[in-house]
Amino acid sequence: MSQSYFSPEVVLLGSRPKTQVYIRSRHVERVLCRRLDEQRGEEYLVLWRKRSIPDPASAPASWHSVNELSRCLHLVQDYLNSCPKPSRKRINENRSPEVSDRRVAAKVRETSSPALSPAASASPSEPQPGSRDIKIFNGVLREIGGYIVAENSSNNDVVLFDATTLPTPDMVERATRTEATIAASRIRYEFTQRLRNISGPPIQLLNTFDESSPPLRFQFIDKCVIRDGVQRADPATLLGCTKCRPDMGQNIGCEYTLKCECLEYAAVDTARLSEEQRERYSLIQANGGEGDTSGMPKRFPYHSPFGNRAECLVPFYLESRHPIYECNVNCGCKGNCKTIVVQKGRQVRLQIFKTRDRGWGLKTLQDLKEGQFIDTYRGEIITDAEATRREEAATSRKDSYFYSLDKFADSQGLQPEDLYVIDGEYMGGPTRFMNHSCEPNCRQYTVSWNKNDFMIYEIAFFAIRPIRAGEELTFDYLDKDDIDESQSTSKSGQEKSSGDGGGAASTDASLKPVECRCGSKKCRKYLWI
Ligand SMILES: C[S@@+](CC[C@H](N)C(=O)[O-])C[C@H]1O[C@@H](n2cnc3c(N)ncnc32)[C@H](O)[C@@H]1O
Repeated sequence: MSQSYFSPEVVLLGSRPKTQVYIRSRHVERVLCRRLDEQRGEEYLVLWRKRSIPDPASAPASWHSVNELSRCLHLVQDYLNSCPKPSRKRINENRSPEVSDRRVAAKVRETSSPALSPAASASPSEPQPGSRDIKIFNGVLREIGGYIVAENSSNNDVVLFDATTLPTPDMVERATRTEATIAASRIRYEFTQRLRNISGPPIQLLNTFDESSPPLRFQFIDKCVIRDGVQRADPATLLGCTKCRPDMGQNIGCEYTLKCECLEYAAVDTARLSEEQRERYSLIQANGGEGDTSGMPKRFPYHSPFGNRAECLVPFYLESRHPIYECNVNCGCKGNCKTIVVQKGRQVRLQIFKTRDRGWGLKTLQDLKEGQFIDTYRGEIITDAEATRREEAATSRKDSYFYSLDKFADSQGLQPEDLYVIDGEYMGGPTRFMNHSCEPNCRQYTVSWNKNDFMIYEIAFFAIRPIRAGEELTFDYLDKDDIDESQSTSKSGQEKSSGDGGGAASTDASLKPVECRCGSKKCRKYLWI
């Protein structure tokens, strides 16, 4: 029996190797089907990438165990997600064969690969006589004239079936009668292992509805990943405060100095203005917010209303949407400053859970105070052009994970095509699983520690009311809250930016409205509207 090797580790076809083989995703086009083999258990039919097959006459597909696929489980997950949901109730029902056949046919149309045969359209799509009982486990497959020749390894029977209908209707029909138990539990195990590696308090996974797990294609990251065409601000622009000191001590930190340059653009604290400052400030306001407010007392963003443990956003910032500025590594306070909250990262225990009708969602596992920081929205930072390209490349409507960094677009005169976008689909943090609500308990805020960078900053989520442990965390994807212009004036006029802009996800008007299932009394019925 012949064997083909890509590398000593990867066996494409042929008899069972004596050593364990691991299939690498770069060799796999996709996973086509599953079956429960009497001897080998749960197996998956792998369609090989053409370029990965050394001999063009080699088989385009072969069956493999979950173990052999452990390095490309995301491809198995893609296949499982593409399967019609095996509702146990329906399978037990006495369905008419007609219904069953339609389902199989549809599945075949979806999954058959024209790449298998140039004569795809001309080839018959019916299974060949005799193919119903085919067992190709552990066998050699060959493509000859649009057909796959499968030799059973045990008795060398040769059976022909149409390559253009791989998986055959028979395979698909059998697959609907098997459970993907081993694959589902391996995928879940793999995802929970990833959760363990996330820095910060533990994150749980809970699914009380089915066997599925969040996508393994998703990678947890601690920091945003900068992609091609995105320019980070020159490090020289990361200016720190110069007059503050690390030994200022409790209650005499940057917030009390009136000299902290990091608060230069923070909101003016009108209650603490001197007579002279009040007059100057009135003129600035009359000038549409344009003017120099340095030296004026500023509103410090955070406080610890319940002792030092939970640092919370003060009500002014919670309501006003004014950008929040934190000190940075170049600051004179050397981090001994209460402005540093978001930079410390998530301090909250969370759970990613399966919702009934909105995919995955995020819950808090602990009580949260009003104003408490939860986590940032992370992902790949891409250009607007790349975001458009990714949107257009999506073959069907799918969940949107785009977040436009447009907070300073108006104030800085930035054109939409100049703006950057965070794409949290394949990389990000747990907040990527946060769903929308028209009556949310969290809100997203612009947080920056480089006040000279108007293109890249953090999107940070804070609780906007006390939240009980076990509640789902939600925010409004269409974040249209008005800025309190009268209060949030600053030196550069940044307060005039368009709120937090388009907010999460897509602002593409061409997208069909997505029905909102937040269930709140104030529901606007559609997302992004
Ligand atoms: C950023 S993702 C949120 C996580 C998502 N549920 C998941 O499973 O990955 C945004 C997508 O979640 C779904 N979604 C979020 N909130 C929803 C809501 N209130 N009603 C319906 N679908 C919602 C929509 O499909 C939306 O495109």
